[in-house]
Amino acid sequence: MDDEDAPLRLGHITYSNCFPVHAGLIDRGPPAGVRITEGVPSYLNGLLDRGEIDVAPCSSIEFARHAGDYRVLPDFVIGSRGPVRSIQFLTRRPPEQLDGCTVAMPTASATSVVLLKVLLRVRWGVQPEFVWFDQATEDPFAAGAEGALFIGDVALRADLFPDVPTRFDLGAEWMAHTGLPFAFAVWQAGGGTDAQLRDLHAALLESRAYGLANRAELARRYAEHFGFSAEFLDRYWADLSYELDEPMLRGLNHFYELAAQIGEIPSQPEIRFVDVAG
Ligand SMILES: C=C(O[C@@H]1C=C(C(=O)O)C=C[C@H]1O)C(=O)O
Repeated sequence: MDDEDAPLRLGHITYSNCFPVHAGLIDRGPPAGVRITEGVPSYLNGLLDRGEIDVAPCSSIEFARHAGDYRVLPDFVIGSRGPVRSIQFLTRRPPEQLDGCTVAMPTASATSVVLLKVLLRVRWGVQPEFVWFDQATEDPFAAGAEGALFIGDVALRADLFPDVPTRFDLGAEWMAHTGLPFAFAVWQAGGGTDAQLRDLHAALLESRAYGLANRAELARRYAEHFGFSAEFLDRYWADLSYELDEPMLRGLNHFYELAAQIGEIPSQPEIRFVDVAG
């Protein structure tokens, strides 16, 4: 993998939330020496774990599970500073009454699953039973769950189980509970040479700037691809956060602290970064 001529294998999340950072790479094509593989977050998490890709916007909780092997690429995040809209917890009863009930978790996710477990325990004081479901094909409520989590573009659908009365935006709940932003995904490197990662970092800065400068136009051109209106997509992208700044890092560290407290990760990891200064 440290072979000078081997391409850098970059993961891309198929959800619309990832597009603004990768906008330039997708819209104009990746730079020479970068090969893109796409999928849902848990698929990319698995590819990075198995060394089948070198770097990707993986679930932020994954870093804590591989802190000895991965490094975080500075500057980039898929995050929220309050409502995120695309991470929705739907429940048939008030969350404080979910003790011992079945809550279904989407196999596509890793971070939001832990975020919901944290909130259920520390904000709502309950310990449900958890089951997995495929949010692309399965109806967790028909299967008997009292609550279910949805992520990504599936969670943005206007017709998402309208008969389930109570729903929580987990970005908003996290902010209400901690006063902090939330980092759902960070770009994590498990492979690639230092030079490749430095070049990728520069390319991503440009790609994100292109996405920001052309947001409304890109929303028009990609609306049909994602299955939303241009106005909706533009607003959604405008409201998400793509900068891994100090408050976002405080939110991430606090999330790791709480995840460790409820036993989802062995301990709060120290975040190690790729050195992009050279
Ligand atoms: C904001 C989102 O964040 C996502 C949630 C992830 C997770 O729960 O593991 C991983 C990557 C992000 O795409 C979303 O999917 O809507």
